[in-house]
Amino acid sequence: MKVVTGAEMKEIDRYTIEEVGISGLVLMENAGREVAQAAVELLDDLKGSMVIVLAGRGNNGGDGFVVSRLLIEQGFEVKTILLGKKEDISGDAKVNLEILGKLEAKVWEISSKEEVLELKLLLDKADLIVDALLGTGIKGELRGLYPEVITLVNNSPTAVIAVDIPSGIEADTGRVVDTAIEADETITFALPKIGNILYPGADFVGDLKVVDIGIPQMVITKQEFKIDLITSKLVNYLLPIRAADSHKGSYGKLLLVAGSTGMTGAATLATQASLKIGAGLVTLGVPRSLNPILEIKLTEAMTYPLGESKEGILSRESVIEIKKLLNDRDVLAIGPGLTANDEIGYIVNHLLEKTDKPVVVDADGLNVIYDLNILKGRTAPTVLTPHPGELSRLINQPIEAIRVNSIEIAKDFAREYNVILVLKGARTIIATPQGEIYVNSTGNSGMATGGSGDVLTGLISGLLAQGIDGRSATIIGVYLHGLAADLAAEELTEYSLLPSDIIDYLPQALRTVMSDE
Ligand SMILES: NC(=O)C1=CN([C@@H]2O[C@H](COP(=O)(O)OP(=O)(O)OC[C@H]3O[C@@H](n4cnc5c(N)ncnc54)[C@H](O)[C@@H]3O)[C@@H](O)[C@H]2O)[C@@H](O)CC1
Ligand SMILES: [K+]
Repeated sequence: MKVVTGAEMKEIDRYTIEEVGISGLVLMENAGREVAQAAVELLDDLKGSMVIVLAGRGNNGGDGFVVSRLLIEQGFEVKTILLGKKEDISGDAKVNLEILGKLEAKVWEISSKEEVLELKLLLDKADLIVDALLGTGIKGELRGLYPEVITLVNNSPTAVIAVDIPSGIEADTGRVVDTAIEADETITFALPKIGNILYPGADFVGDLKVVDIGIPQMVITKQEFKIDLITSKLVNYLLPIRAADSHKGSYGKLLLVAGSTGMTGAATLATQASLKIGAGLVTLGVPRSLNPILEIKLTEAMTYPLGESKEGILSRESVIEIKKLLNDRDVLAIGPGLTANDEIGYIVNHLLEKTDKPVVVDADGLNVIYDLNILKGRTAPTVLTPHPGELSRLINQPIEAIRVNSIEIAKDFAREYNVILVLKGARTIIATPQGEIYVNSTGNSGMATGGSGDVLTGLISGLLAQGIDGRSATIIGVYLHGLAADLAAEELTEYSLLPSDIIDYLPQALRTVMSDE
């Protein structure tokens, strides 16, 4: 499913209205009807319930006026509050405001702090608040009385439905401009906005419902949006069918280079995950002195003892053995638990330059890439899986800049360096060299435990080993990683979720996806 910026949505609306000829009033009516219906459901159709519609001065407010009218018609007690003056309203919103007037439905104007304070009692007493203050048209810091009203709504115990996007969230980024409405439910029109999906915005949205307001499918497919939300259906579509007459050679050979003293767990988790996702043959290359431990920890994988500089850390010379092993392997994954020093740096950079096979680089592997330019000339896919801290080191920019502008930064990086970037976070973002962006929709806070990333590396490299292309392997890997964690957390809670549980719940995640056609 596509995810759009405010500007992209505006263009869809414009095209529908101007080029197709469906009037803005029709779209507004449909939008209002969907919200009104959600309100009725939330109120259990209890006629006489009191609903406060908070309307802003733009078209989001216009949707609110439609909601008011439709709820009044259905027998609810509705109070419509306009944050501003009636004479400030124009266009389709004005038409709907005037309709309310003709139907003798009162609209209260609020334009002073005193009036805002009077609102408190009403908000607390109501059964539902409809937030139609600000939609995709929000620009810059909140002005006027918006911060006060939003705070009042958030301090009231009354349930809130947000129209299109909770007011105060920047539609293009998910940034909370100042403060934002904490909604119980958000009804968004035609397509989710980025601000509904990315954090911190996503925290304010509550249950997100994407509803049809009559924008023709053709208008949506015509647009060249670059951002997709990863859904179960997409993953189902990308997952290849396993042939009945296959053998272990059909599912590829993976070489994982991971682990050092104190970090055999990272190597174990990555290896187990790659096997559990279906890689045919997995070899784990580890510092020699750790080999006996990993022989015990791992049953299905082969292990290979590599040269060490000191006990439990790979030596620069081990790169020769790694290259030999790689001759007979399809994919290399390198990084988990390696420790970051010059010798590891030599190995990682040398392999990135000299190997023409798909490579996944994670963790310490990322911390030792000295010159990103070596990635530009690689012919096979390169997948980098940093969290914001690792990306910040790679591109020499503050973490905060990455958090605020994650999509643009990921997109530029993937294009410039010819990599598939997996920027890990509460909403993991995948950026491809072609400029596509995929935003993940699964996962939970229980994954914020050391070792989760190692599992992801194993999943992505295990999928690549099976011959799945780089873009699909990362999409499938990222989604299943989060979904397995979600399923695990349902039983184990987010507190007790361990990375190894993600591996244990992978079959359930796969089954869930495979049954969603
Ligand atoms: N024809 C269309 O374009 C449709 C639009 N729809 C609705 O219209 C919304 C977009 O409408 P608009 O583009 O009019 O924009 P909004 O209604 O989201 O906001 C614009 C209004 O908010 C004020 N404002 C903006 N930033 C502010 C800030 N930081 N502090 C205080 N006030 C601020 C502006 O002065 C303006 O009055 C969508 O979210 C959706 O709800 C739907 O009705 C469907 C059709
Ligand atoms: K809103």
